[in-house]
Amino acid sequence: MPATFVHKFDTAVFKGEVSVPTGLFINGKFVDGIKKTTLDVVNPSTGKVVTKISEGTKDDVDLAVKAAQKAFDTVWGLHATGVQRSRLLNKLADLMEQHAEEYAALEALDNGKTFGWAMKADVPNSIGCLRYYAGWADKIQGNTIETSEAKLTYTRHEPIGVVGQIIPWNFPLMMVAWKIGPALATGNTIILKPSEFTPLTALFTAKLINEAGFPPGVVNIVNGLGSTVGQAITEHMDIDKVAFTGSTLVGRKIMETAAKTNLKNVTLELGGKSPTIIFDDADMKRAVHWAAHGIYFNHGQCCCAGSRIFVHAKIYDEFLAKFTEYSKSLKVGDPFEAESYQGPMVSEVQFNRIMSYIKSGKEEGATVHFGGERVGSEGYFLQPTIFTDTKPDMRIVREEIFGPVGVIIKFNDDDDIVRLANDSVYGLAAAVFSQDIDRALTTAHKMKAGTVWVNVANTLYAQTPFGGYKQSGIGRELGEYALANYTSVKAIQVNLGIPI
Ligand SMILES: NC(=O)C1=CN([C@@H]2O[C@H](COP(=O)(O)OP(=O)(O)OC[C@H]3O[C@@H](n4cnc5c(N)ncnc54)[C@H](O)[C@@H]3O)[C@@H](O)[C@H]2O)C=CC1
Ligand code: BAL
Repeated sequence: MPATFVHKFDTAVFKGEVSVPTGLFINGKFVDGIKKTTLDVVNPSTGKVVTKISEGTKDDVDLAVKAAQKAFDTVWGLHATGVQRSRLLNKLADLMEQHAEEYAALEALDNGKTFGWAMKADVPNSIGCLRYYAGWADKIQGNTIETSEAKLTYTRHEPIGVVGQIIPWNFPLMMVAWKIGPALATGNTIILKPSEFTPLTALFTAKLINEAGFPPGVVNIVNGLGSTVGQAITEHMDIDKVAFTGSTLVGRKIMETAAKTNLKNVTLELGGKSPTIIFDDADMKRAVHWAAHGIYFNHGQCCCAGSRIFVHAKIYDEFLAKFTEYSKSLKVGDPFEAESYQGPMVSEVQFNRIMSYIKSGKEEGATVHFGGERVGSEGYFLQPTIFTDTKPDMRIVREEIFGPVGVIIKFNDDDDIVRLANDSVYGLAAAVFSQDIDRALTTAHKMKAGTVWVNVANTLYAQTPFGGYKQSGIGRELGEYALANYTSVKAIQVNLGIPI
């Protein structure tokens, strides 16, 4: 019988006790993994272990797939109406709303994001996402298609079946909602693997999934490592689809494994190196605020972070001075303090990865304009960091850093900026700042990116599709577009008297 993690928060912004089951969630029950091993959960503010969770293996994935298949064949899939699915999703969203502060506290403890931002962004976005897909659940429908008077042809949008969902650590709860929302609305059953770095809010959600009344086996959660549980999901012959968010490296592996096994349907939401373009006619205050939000939101641990900031030569000096002042005003510190803008990086591995990029920037001859240093001696805190004097082939300009580290680059003309901004293997997002709507939209249309923000940056809505061009991914999450990821289209052709 797996333990329950009980944590008493006594902080400036939240006081209360939160209990999280630490087992695997299979067929509606919290169970130990077959091997009975555990994984440590580390608080990135201290580097100390706060609890342990059960670790799954390939055999646990098998059990979860069996439960999910049974639920699909008996109580979910084509056996639950859209109205029933909608009601359950809304019930789950209601329960999450009742536990909003507990969720934010767990995210701050487990991921290091601030309680304040989790309350403002992660938690409401996740709840909103479930409500949005609850709204779709009874509107999944095909078309009738005209061919001839002697024929009736129509399509059905059927659930795919058992789907695997592998999620990362940067938005632990939001990624649960983005994944399970459309999958459940369309009638699929799920094997979800949270990141081994941030499992707590997914497991808390499992508890609420039972409370909401979802039938056992509809959602299964198998904690574990990517190389074991993630790999087992990807190669499983009875999983019909895998949706992945994470690194481009692993995304590539997932496609390869899917191709070598049952050719399961794959959607990928991967990395980015998104440009923020600031023209000389931009509203300076807005540009500074949103460019900073673009690179620093969630500590820069965003796939769509605006990590390459291009500024027109005419306003470069003014922008740099104001951006520097703004950046230095952002407080790095305890995620449970109301004044903190940025908490620690998620893990020691991620902290070291970011520090190695800072080192490479220095070695390759870029200037650290500000930041670049660890903050404090405990945990994984890091200063917001900006490099200038970069060259296009430097690693800090080309590779995803996934931390609060950006480059500011001067440009001279509109044609050249389109080339520079698109000069990346990634194409997840871009932001354009100009008060001239023609200039802004002409540039937006030329961006090779799945999202282009105009005079704003790094905002995400459940209603708006999100995904990448080029090596930033395959498919779109969110919005109506995500429904297609989880449905198979069946054409039914009926003979109404075709002459023979
Ligand atoms: N697009 C995004 O939102 C994210 C991008 N990243 C990028 O990835 C870099 C590395 O971060 P990681 O945590 O190492 O990301 P990752 O891609 O290794 O991990 C993401 C998820 O994939 C799983 N995974 C790992 N190897 C797997 C495999 N062989 N088969 C199936 N699943 C597997 C992990 O356990 C985790 O649940 C970051 O520095 C960042 O550049 C990381 C997290 C989110
Ligand atoms: N992967 C979800 C959105 C983000 O990382 O920015």
